[in-house]
Parts: sequence; C-alpha cells; structure tokens
Amino acid sequence: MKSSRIPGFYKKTIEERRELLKQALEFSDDDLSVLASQEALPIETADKMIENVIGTFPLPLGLGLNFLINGKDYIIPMAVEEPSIVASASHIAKIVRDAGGFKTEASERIMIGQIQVVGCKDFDYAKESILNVKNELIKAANATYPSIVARGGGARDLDVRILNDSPNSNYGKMLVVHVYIDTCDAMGANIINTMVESLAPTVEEITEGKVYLRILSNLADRCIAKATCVIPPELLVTGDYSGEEVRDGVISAFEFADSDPYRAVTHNKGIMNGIDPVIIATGNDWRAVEAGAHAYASRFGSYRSMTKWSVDAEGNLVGELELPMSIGTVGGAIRVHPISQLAHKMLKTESASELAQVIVAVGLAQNLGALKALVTDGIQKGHMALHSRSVAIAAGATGEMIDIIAEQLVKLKEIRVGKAKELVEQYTK
Ligand SMILES: CC(C)(COP(=O)([O-])OP(=O)([O-])OC[C@H]1O[C@@H](n2cnc3c(N)ncnc32)[C@H](O)[C@@H]1OP(=O)([O-])[O-])[C@@H](O)C(=O)NCCC(=O)NCCSC(=O)C[C@@](C)(O)CC(=O)[O-]
Ligand SMILES: NC(=O)C1=CN([C@@H]2O[C@H](COP(=O)(O)OP(=O)(O)OC[C@H]3O[C@@H](n4cnc5c(N)ncnc54)[C@H](OP(=O)(O)O)[C@@H]3O)[C@@H](O)[C@H]2O)C=CC1
Repeated sequence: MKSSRIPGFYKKTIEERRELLKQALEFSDDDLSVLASQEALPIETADKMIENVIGTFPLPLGLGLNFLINGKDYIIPMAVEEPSIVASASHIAKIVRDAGGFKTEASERIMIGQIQVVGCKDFDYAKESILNVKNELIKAANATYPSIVARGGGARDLDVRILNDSPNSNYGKMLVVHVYIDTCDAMGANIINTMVESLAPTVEEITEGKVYLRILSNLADRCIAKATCVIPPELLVTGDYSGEEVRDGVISAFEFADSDPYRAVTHNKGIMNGIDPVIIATGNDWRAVEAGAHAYASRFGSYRSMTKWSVDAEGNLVGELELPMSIGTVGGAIRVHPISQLAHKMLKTESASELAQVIVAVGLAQNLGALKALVTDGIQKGHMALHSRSVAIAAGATGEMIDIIAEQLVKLKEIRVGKAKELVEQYTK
C-alpha cells in the first residue's frame, strides 16, 4: 500500500477513482474487475446464499480514506446508503492522521457458547457436577471440531451460572453452561453451535435436567477491540470555532450521551454509521455486531455512550472506543460474495483481530465526525448538502440535472423533496 491519503478523491470521476485506488493498492485491472461488472453478485450465487431469491439489493460502496492505524495505512471499503458518512470518516481520519494516527489493541478472540438447562432437582449439585468434569467436557467439545483445534483455536474454558436463583424471581430457575471458544479468524457461530450441540446430551445426563437452547452468545465480551486517538486542539479548529471550543464541546456531548439513554442511542447510532458499512462490505454479520455493541454499552447498568472523550494534561482531546467485535476474515458469506473478497483484499488485514481493530477505529472516527459537526455548524450543513443529491433523485432528477438541482436546493437552504420537485418541473419545462 502506498498511502491511504488521496486528497480530493471525491472530486474525481468514478473511473479516475478506480485508477487511483489501483495505484494506491498496487492492484491489477483484474483485481478491480468485479467493480466494473454490472452484476457484482451473480444471481446464481445469491440464490445459494439465502432463500426465495428473486434478485439482489445493491448498495453504494465508498472508500474511507486517510486512515493511519498503528502506523499502517488502510483504505476502508464502506457499503452504506446514507450520505456524508464516508466523507465524515475520511475527514476525521485526515485530522487524526496529522495527530499521529489511531492506536488500537485487541483482547484474545474468545467467543461464548451457551447451554440452557432447566428442571434440575438440585441446581447447586448440578453446577458442581459440571465443574467437576470441566476438562473432560472441553476435550469432548474440541473432539467435535478438530480442524479449529489444528488451527490453534478450540474450546478453552467452561463456566456455569445459575439464573433466577431468588425466590422472588418471575421466571423458573435455570442453569447456563458457558463454553469459551477461540474461533481463530472466523466469527465462529457455526463452530460454537456445533460444539455446544454436541455437549448437550452429556450435560443433560450430568445435571439430570432438560437442555433447551444450545447457541452462541452475541455478547462477545471476551472478543474486544479498542481504538484510541489523541488530537491537539489546533487540529480541531472549525470555521470560527477554536480548537479548544470544539474539544470542550465534544467532551460535553460525550457527557450528555453518557448520562442520558435518549441521547446515547443517537450518539451510538453515529458510531455504528461507521462500523456497519465496513461489516457489510467485508461480508460479516452486522446484526451480531450491532446486538453485541448495544448490550456492551449497557454493561454498567444503564445504556451509555460507547465512546469516551476527555482532555489530557497537555490539553489534547482523547478519544476511546472499546467494543465486542465478533467478525471474521473467513466463514459465512465472506468468501462467497465477490465484493466482500475484494474488500478484504483492499484492507490487507492479516487476521480477524486486525480487522476488528480497524473497524473500531472507523467507529471512533465516525463519532468524532458527527460530534464535531454537532458542536459547531450543526449536522444539517455538511450532511444535508451531500443528501441534496439523493433528494434531487427522489424528486425525479436524472443525469446532469441531479447536481444542478442539488446545488439549487443547497443555495435555497431548502433541501426537501417538495422543493426539488418544483425545481425539476421548472428545469424540464
Ligand atoms: C461532510 C463533512 C465531512 C464536510 O466537512 P468539511 O469541513 O467541509 O470538509 P473539508 O472540505 O474540509 O474536507 C476535509 C476532508 O473531508 C473529506 N471530505 C469532505 N467532503 C467530502 C466529500 N464530499 N466526499 C468525500 N470526502 C469528503 C475529504 O477527506 C477531505 O479531505 P481532502 O480530500 O479534501 O484532502 C462534515 O460536515 C461532516 O463530517 N459532517 C458530519 C456528517 C455526519 O456525521 N454524517 C452522518 C449522518 S448524520 C447521523 O446519522 C448521525 C448523528 C449525527 O445523528 C449522530 C449523532 O447525533 O451523534
Ligand atoms: N447468533 C448469531 O450470530 C448466528 C450467526 N450465524 C452465522 O454464522 C456465520 C459465521 O459462522 P462461522 O462459524 O464463522 O462460519 P463458517 O462455519 O462458514 O466458517 C468457519 C470455518 O472456516 C474455516 N476456516 C478457514 N480458515 C480459518 C481460520 N483461519 N480461522 C478459523 N476458521 C477457519 C474453518 O473450517 P475448517 O477448519 O473445517 O476449514 C471454520 O470452521 C455467519 O454467517 C453468521 O451470520 C449462525 C447462527 C447464529
């Protein structure tokens, strides 16, 4: 990779952008041929991916630029329908790049499989009995999936919880076995589910209870990725706003989100604006990551901000984002969807852990992009200017008319479909 810093990329034509991408990634024409194809996901492939297929649903694929993470350049593929997300991520990545880039780290990648047991005669005895044969159960789980063990992963540990133990509980008492599994570079749902299903009969026998659910948990709190950035205030100057004003506004916005779930949910939606498009472009399961991220944001008892923004002793703005990141670089649709294969090739990540770290860095950038706009000019200025093109299309503009109508809407400060329809009518008269 040469550099992810490609100034004015957005002002080029699509052909010119592809050429610049080819140069930046040192790709051949063949590498990018899937982008030029009218049918990036062949219908025959789509028909094998899900059920009752009648077509495909294309999304725009844009590039998050300027990302420097742990000293390495990344061009970030982002599949998303909403305007201004890609621009905003690139905008903040450019600022953070000048501040030395994002720093990231990740925990080991341990996912959780759950086995639910009900109707035990003695729950404490059942728990003790499972823990007494923990090593045998781990061995048995690994025997059902030798290939993941050969790759250096597999079941590592096991734990037992008793739920609804209090006499005042509304629900029946149940025992839940947690199997902790290293799924290597796979998200691992199928690996985990195979393992916990295989253990179920033995667990029933030992606990003298009935097993119902045998499934992974999407609260992947042992599969964590964390990104940080430290930005001097002079890099945050925006129009007439000083860097210190922007920094303090961002911190206050964080404190608002961290104190109020009504704000936290919008703040966190802004973070997922960055995360989901990368998850989708890389063929990963965005429902799994979304569910895990929001549950993790509630881990201290109320729903709070996923990010943390503070000031350090030198007056720099410090941003942090830590999230469960149950993604893979293999498995699921990753090697099936041609665009996802290209996305992985573009990212050049060497492991699922590295990809997880890139994704949280994009989430952190996206949050700052939104907060910086919100504490200065407001969200409408940058966002609506870019949204104006979609509004023009929704009003019936086509071809060169789209940009003309969009510009008129921005000038008139009336970016709405009704106004756009009037302008389209005038234009076509
Ligand atoms: C839109 C910007 C970036 C403009 O911001 P700007 O200051 O006008 O940008 P600039 O002209 O100074 O350009 C700086 C860099 O930004 C990028 N950039 C700049 N323009 C483009 C473009 N057209 N296409 C692609 N990239 C663009 C590009 O990398 C460029 O560098 P260059 O290439 O020139 O060296 C800014 O206003 C912004 O970040 N706004 C926030 C947008 C946002 O957050 N959108 C999300 C949708 S709103 C939402 O859903 C979430 C929310 C807001 O509710 C969350 C919350 O409440 O917390
Ligand atoms: N609640 C949820 O989130 C659920 C999600 N799902 C879905 O499950 C899918 C993900 O499951 P997952 O088990 O990851 O996918 P797969 O079963 O498709 O793929 C994982 C397989 O890839 C192979 N593999 C090749 N290289 C590696 C490597 N370096 N590290 C790890 N494995 C490797 C392994 O098989 P081998 O060793 O044999 O080569 C492994 O079993 C997603 O599509 C998701 O949507 C399904 C159920 C529930």
